[in-house]
Amino acid sequence: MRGLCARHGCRFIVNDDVELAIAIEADGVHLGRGDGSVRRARERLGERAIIGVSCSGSIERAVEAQAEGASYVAFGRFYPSSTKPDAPPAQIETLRQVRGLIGLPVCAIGGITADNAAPLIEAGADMIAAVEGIFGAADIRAEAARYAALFHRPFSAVP
Ligand SMILES: Cc1ncc(COP(=O)(O)OP(=O)(O)O)c(N)n1
Ligand SMILES: Cc1nc(C(=O)O)sc1CCOP(=O)(O)O
Repeated sequence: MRGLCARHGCRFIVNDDVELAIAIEADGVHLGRGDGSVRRARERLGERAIIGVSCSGSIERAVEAQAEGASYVAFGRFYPSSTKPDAPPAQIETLRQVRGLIGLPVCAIGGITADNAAPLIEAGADMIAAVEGIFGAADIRAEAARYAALFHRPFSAVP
């Protein structure tokens, strides 16, 4: 996977596992609540690594994650998700509020399709994470391009 991503100019982020990310020289790691300390991950991975942090609907968690060395924060779920049906709901207004409080890129996740993503981007999401909306499509490449076209400004999660 790492080689495939590198050949196509994609960042490769490992979910949950800092030591695995180090072992395979991934570009970074994504951490949820039970996945260990963000500060410790930054210490282990170094200053250039991308560290994403799930914040559910908590602005406080995002502020804390930024202080501990996160590269981006993620909020969700914004719409019902068949991939993660038990994910607690987050509010679109939270995206607006967090913009004034932190300087990190913000990712939105949960039930997001190319047809319902626009209000989230308008509210301040810099990135959209999607599973079903892309991999459930008949033409995955075309669907990914529809998401990409929703963004009219460049962004980077690289510190
Ligand atoms: C943006 C984003 N969100 C969540 C994940 C990982 O999903 P999961 O491990 O199920 O969720 P959390 O434990 O992080 O809440 C991801 N890779 N990217
Ligand atoms: C992995 C994950 N985390 C979520 C959260 O709300 O934190 S929702 C989710 C599933 C995302 O898949 P889909 O795009 O199919 O809904």
